[in-house]
Amino acid sequence: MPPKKQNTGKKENTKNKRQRSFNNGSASTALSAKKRKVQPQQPKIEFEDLNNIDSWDWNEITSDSMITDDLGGFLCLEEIDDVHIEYEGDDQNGKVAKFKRVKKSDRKSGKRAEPDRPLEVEEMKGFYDIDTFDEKLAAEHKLKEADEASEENETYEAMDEDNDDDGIGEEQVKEKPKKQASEKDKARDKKMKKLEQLKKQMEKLEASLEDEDGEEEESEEQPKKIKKEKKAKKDLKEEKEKEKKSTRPTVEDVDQSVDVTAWKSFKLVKPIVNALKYNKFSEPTPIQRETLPLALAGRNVIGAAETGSGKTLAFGIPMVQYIAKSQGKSDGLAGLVLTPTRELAIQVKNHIEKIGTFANIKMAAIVGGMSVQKQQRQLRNKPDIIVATPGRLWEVFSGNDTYMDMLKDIKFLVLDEADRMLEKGRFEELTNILDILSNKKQDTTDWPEESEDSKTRIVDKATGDYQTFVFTATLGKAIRYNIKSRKKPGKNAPGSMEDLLERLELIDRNPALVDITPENVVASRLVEAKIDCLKNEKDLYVYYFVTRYPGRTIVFVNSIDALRRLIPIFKLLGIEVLGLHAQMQQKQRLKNLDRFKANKNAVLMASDVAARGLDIPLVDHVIHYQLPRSGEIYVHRSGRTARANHDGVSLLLVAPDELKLYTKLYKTLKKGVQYPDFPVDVGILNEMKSRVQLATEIDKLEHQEQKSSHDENWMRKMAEEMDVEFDEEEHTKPNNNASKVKIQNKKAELKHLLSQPMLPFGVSRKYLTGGVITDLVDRLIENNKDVLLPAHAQTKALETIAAGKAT
Ligand SMILES: Nc1ncnc2c1ncn2[C@@H]1O[C@H](COP(=O)(O)OP(=O)(O)OP(=O)(O)O)[C@@H](O)[C@H]1O
Repeated sequence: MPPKKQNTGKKENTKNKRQRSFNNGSASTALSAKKRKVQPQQPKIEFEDLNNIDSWDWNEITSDSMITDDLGGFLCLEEIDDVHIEYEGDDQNGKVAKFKRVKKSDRKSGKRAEPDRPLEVEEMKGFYDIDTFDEKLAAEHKLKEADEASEENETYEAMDEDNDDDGIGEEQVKEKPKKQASEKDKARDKKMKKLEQLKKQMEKLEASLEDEDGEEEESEEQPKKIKKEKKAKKDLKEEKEKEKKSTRPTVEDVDQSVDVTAWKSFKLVKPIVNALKYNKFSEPTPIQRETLPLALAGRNVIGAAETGSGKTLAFGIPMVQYIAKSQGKSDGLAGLVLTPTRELAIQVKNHIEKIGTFANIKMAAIVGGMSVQKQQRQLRNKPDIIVATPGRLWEVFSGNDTYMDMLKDIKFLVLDEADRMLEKGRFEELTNILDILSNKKQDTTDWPEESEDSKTRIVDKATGDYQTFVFTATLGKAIRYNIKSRKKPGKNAPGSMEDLLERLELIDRNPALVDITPENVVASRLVEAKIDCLKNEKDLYVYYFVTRYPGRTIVFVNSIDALRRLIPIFKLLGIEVLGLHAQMQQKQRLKNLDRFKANKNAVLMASDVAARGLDIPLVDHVIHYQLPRSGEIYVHRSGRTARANHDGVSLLLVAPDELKLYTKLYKTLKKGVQYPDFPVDVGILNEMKSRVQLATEIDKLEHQEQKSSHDENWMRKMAEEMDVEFDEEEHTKPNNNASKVKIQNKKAELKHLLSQPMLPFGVSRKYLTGGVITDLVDRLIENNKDVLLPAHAQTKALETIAAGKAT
């Protein structure tokens, strides 16, 4: 029996929609005679009030005739809320449909049919809103969805914060065709809306199901399944904690014979001394030696030291010392560290965690690109120190009184890479945070007269005041001077370092200033050189360098577009290449960093998002594929190598159109002395040319191929969405297969080329013993036969620069 009232047909049944022809991406209502499917005539049925469809009275029915695909929907019954349809039979032979309604009384008693598939967010909302809300089903469903959504959230957040920590030049990427951008925007808006809803639901779910300590009262009525889920989650959490604890070193793991007497004068607590021994930090670095006595005595410190000089512990140790000493007395948040980038925040957190491991310091990183829920959980765990990027901290904290209250307890505020905090876009959120903190400061309207006392002002934490540490690698001369001659509050230029100090409410007119940046600012063990080349030769030179001098190498590029082009080419060339830029998902960024750290010959192609602060152990080389736009960026990029008493090479690739920039660079940073030329073996370079050319060609072909199949897929999808037919003949490119074959052939050719070892210029493959290199055979035997340059001495780039000739 059909429903007693009838349909206007406004809710057009999908299968009853007309097939429209689809041509050149636009829909036309004209039917293509050839392809038109003859549709059965549907009876025109009139309904009085479509909106009220769910309230209509109707009886359960079983269709008395077979339903086939062509017949389409069955009088819209499946569109009425709570109608459950069961089919018998199959599509080919026809099926019988039963339209069942679950009675209200049944639904109330929890017998409502369970959704037989994951529900869309909109549907879910409806599902929960109706009067028949089934708590058990909803909770189970939400639990499942919450885990998936957590993953999805990370994607969204990473996308959302694309530009929060990125370097110069990446704006170039924004110059996408408008049409494409608006398509993307729409999809993104839709996704964000969807995720926003999911986020809210997850927050509710967390609040209701995941009591932080697992001490929530368990009611008898609580369905067993939920209890089970909760228990499973709790067990997992405990297991994770246990695992974490078991990987944590214990005092027994400490080699007590490590001599750390050089740290003695700082009177560090035992857990820190143990951590120093465990990490084999036998003596403080110069910046640590200079700042620790001041910071441990309670002074506000502004510290500047070259990259990789150990600044993190210069501010980390005083915080850990304070927390270790006051353990048990207070469980509030003791330290807040603000950094400009997410990676740096995570690194700083790990670094402090290392030194605080025996003092059981609890740390939290509040950064973009990670699940907000996870971070909220960390906050509920009452961390001793939070390391955060200002944007995410503000997002999580603002509007939440509990979190805001946490800030009231802080005893230390650290700004790491402080100069970058002054950049546009970050400064606002930073100012907001500082405003909150300033409420707990003493009245600062009085600018204290300079007195002997104020010269060595000690922060009295008992009064609620906190110590401020400001650290940077590039404290320019002008800034140094201005800090000394800081003007009264309100008189400093907005966005300047002095302005920042004013905002920090640093009433301390004489913060301890420790500046040990060397005159030429770059790390002392860094060796620098340049290669003059044409713009289109840069790929070749990078390939030459990373092949000739294997080692952990970072290639800095100014735009993400350039990165996207380079990475596949180098992959084709068989190089272990990884990408890092701000438009990548955070998870992927961290994964690539880990892979880079794990492989001593990996190449990281990065935008300036990686230029600052990242402490990757033992980076051998930094290549500036494009010249950095300022001396400061050069210093930070180059600072990724030659860290912690290791050597490193920084190589500039200078194209003719970069000469002006280059001149500025050496005039500022090298006092007018040019960077030495990096000696290149032209013989090998020429051999490498054909490989790079072939890889570039393959990449181009693959790009074209992808583009055309993307276009085809897009049209196919649009046709599907608009319910029109896709013209296979017209839109499927006949030469698709030919181009695939061409790519395959070229790949085979490249594979063959790459399998050929490159021999020095003048050496015949046939008569190895007859060439100019007398010990060639010995070298070939000694060197790994799989390497590309088996006959070349395995010199280091440093040695080549020192020798002044390609060796
Ligand atoms: N006293 C020490 N002895 C030996 N190694 C140390 C010592 N202190 C720190 N290090 C190591 O030196 C490396 C660099 O330290 P850190 O990241 O703090 O440098 P940084 O000055 O902050 O650099 P950047 O300006 O690039 O951020 C780290 O790997 C750290 O473990």
